[in-house]
Amino acid sequence: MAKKRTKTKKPPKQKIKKPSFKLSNQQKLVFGSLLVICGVWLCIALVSYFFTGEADQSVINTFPSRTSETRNWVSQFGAWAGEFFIQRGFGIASFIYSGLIFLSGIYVLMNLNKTKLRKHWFWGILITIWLSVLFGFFGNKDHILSGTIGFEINEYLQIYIGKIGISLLLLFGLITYLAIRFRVTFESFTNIFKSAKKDFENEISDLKDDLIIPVDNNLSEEAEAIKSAYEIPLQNDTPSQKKETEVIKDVAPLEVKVAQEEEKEEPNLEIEVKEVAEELSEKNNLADKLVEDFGQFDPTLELSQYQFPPLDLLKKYDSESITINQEELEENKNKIVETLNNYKIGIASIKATIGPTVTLYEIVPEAGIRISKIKNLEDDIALSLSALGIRIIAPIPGKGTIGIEVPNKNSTIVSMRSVIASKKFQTSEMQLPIAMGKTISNETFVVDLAKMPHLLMAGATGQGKSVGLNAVLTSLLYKKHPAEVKFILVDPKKVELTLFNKIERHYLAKLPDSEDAIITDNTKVINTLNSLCIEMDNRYELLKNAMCRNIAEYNKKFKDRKLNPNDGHQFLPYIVLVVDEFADLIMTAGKEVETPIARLAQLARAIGIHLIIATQRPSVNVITGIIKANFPARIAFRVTSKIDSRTILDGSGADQLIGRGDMLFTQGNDVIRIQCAFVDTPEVERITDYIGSQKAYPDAYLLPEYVGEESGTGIDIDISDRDKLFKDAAVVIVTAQQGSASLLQRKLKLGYNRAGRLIDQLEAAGIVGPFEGSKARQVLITDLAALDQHLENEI
Ligand SMILES: Nc1ncnc2c1ncn2[C@@H]1O[C@H](COP(=O)(O)OP(=O)(O)OP(=O)(O)O)[C@@H](O)[C@H]1O
Repeated sequence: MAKKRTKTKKPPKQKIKKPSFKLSNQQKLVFGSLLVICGVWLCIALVSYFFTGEADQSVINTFPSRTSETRNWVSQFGAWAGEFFIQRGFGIASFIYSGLIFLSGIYVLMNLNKTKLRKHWFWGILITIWLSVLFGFFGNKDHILSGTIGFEINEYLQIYIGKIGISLLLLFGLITYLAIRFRVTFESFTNIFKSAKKDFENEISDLKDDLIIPVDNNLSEEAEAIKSAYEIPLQNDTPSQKKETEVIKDVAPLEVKVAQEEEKEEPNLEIEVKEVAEELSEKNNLADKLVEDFGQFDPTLELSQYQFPPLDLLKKYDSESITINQEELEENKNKIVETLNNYKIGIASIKATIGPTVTLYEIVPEAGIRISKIKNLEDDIALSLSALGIRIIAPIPGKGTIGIEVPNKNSTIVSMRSVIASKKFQTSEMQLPIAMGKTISNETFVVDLAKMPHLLMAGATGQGKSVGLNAVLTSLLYKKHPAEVKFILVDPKKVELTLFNKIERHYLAKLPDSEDAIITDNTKVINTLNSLCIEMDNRYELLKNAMCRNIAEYNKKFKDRKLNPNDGHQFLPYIVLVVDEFADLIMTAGKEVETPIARLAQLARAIGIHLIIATQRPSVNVITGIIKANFPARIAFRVTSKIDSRTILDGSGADQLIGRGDMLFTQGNDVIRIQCAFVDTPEVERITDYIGSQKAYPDAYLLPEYVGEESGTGIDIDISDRDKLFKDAAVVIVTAQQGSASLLQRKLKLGYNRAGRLIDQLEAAGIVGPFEGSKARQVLITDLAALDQHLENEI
């Protein structure tokens, strides 16, 4: 029996959080002052080198030596630093380095923004090179101005582009620097030129004025014209008034000057336009500046020390690698060929792909064989192979073959550890990646929950649903920071998800007044679902105000500091609602649960709320049409009947599975067979313990308050206690003939709580009817006249 072991992939390194070099305040003081001192020391050494460098030349070669004496003001090290930076380095431009070191010290001491410092260093280094090349260009033999580097670069460039080339290159460097660093544009050049021209002309005209006073003939043509205009009334003047005229004559050129100036104001107009443009971009600039100063907003900052659970917490199984049983393969192949031959179906070729629990035999039938014929023989083939769980895929989508899946005699466990460690999962860029298990070709199957966008899971008892749910949750725990995702767990069986209680303050969301984050009581589920609907509405409002289409865009904008937290904006974590035993919930709460679930399923995809619903009984009264329509992604573990399989998958197949995590996954079109990753309770316990022992948020993520049905009636009956906006609210509701709190929120610009209270008061006053689930309340008053009458009668 030839046994061959397939290669097991080396688990890639566990994703470790980047080490953060955060210094304590004391360390900052020490490190910062060290840098400041180094900067000053280097500056002294460099200055001294200009006076003592030549004398110290002989000592530099013996450095470091106790016996040698140097004249540098900061001794041997100073002499060496001078030689290194000035002579062998960048020449006089090396002073920039001492400045940069000094500046770095100041930045560390004053805890200033490091991105700016990085910029200073970047530009500092470039300027040093540019200056040393510039000095090298003008050349000096002892390299004291350009340093060896500047000199050598010059020498090198001269060979290839010559002196003219270097000077043009230097000019280009200068222009680039001015353009990027000081945002100088071509217009600013022309503006400078224009204003210089204007000044020059002003000077000239001033000069002219000086000349005009004594000599009238020097006036320009325009000035002449204006001057003559002034002269018209003066033409008939008597000689006695001549003196006055002369005074006016003197004033006339001044008038001309003003007129000339007004004409030349035009360039100033351009400048005004520019100012407007700058103002418009100010808002974006503010966001850019904030990002520049403080960096992008980091949602994980509050739990910046949070460590993701290491891989070691997950169990390694011995029987993980697939073994190929040649005998079994041969036997199955013969049986398939034989059975098909019995029905006169010839086979052109057959190929086997061995998966963890199932082997796929891909058959290419001979030409002229009808596919439906093979499909109809499913049961006969299963019988002759005497195996449970045979599934026939005719044809395999995308391939011209027919697939027959036959369970392996010895199945291998797909450990959670192997799928989490897979490169596919570790490097996935998905928003909510889930490592579900391994496909038939032994590839790790990773899907994005955010794309699904909701998941329906069904399977008979004991077939692997709870393990599947745990696999989903574990995947997210290994990939998402507590700031990025929150779970709402509904567990009517009370035992399946209790372990997640330990991570309540890290990963769970709950209603403000509830004690336990994991919901086991069906009445609380209704409140939570309705509260989630409010959260959805609130999130849509935020997205609308931020002009974003989905949560990813919104969060990106928020991280880029383009949204103001003072306007209610905040980083939105994904919310994953997990409901185990959905059938139980539907049986006890019916429509009250179905309606908010359907609403969430229809609308919540864009705002990052995703639902995972698991049920033992996938019958049509549990998975209704509305729910089915909104849950395109489905997972079917083994079910007991073909009808159940049809309900969950819209086709048969789930009844043919072998159980123990063998599942079918569909996202609308293809059905993929997967062996679900196995994660045992002790593993989940280790993970939750690990996370739970770390620093947490003060409380679980709080969902919006939901004013339930029971709290609606009988409150605020006292007329004097009514809200100031009671009358306005009544008018809004009666005019619109729609008793909803969200209408009041919109029309009167109120928060949800106040709108809810107003609705309660309107109910108590008999203006709107009682709470009707997610439907708007009935309005009991038909028009405004009747409302006035109603309110008058109250008093
Ligand atoms: N992926 C898997 N790989 C191997 N074994 C599995 C896998 N999934 C489930 N099993 C086996 O099946 C058993 C039952 O699984 P699980 O508890 O998930 O069933 P269930 O569908 O949730 O049942 P119930 O609905 O009664 O809670 C597990 O204890 C385990 O031994």
